[in-house]
Amino acid sequence: MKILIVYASTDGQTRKIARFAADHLVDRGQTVELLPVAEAEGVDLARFGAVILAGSVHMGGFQAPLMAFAKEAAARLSAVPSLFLAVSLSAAGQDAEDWAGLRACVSAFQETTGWVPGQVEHVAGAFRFSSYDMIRGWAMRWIAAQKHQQIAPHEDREYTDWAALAAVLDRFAV
Ligand SMILES: Cc1cc2nc3c(=O)[nH]c(=O)nc-3n(C[C@H](O)[C@H](O)[C@H](O)COP(=O)(O)O)c2cc1C
Repeated sequence: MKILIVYASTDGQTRKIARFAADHLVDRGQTVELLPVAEAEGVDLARFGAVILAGSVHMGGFQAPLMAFAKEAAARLSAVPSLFLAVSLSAAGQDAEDWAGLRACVSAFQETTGWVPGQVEHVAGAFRFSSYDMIRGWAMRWIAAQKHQQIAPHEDREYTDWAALAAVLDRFAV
């Protein structure tokens, strides 16, 4: 089966997750095409037997280019097995309100694009202070403090559970 992975990443963690997914699936004998969403326009979706989209939550929403791609391709995406990897920091915790927010983000994504993924997986992302400008760094340190996370000023902190992600991919690409 040939699998298309399209991703949007603002600070790099979703790119790392998408690359991990591609490598993992290739190691298990799948054929994979990995595209950043900026390069996915016009891709012939009929060539693929399954599709994975990955995007990250920023200020309560997913990247606009990923939404545009999903909207444009919604009919074809809905016709094959599909997986949406929704990357966020809320998914790293157990806060019920945060999780309700995540579910609302995914619902809004589905309503706006018209694509209903066969499977949605919430994946914990990362603090990437090395990628943030001053204002984003300040904002993220404030969020870390609100969540009682001890973060050194310029230290990146990854919450992604790679083994759990591998298990999701194994179940998806059987
Ligand atoms: C400016 C900004 C806003 C964010 N907003 C949210 C949010 O609303 N909810 C959430 O769970 N995570 C939020 N995050 C955390 C990101 O989803 C997380 O850092 C993720 O790993 C980013 O993926 P990326 O590196 O691929 O962009 C935010 C991060 C930044 C930098």
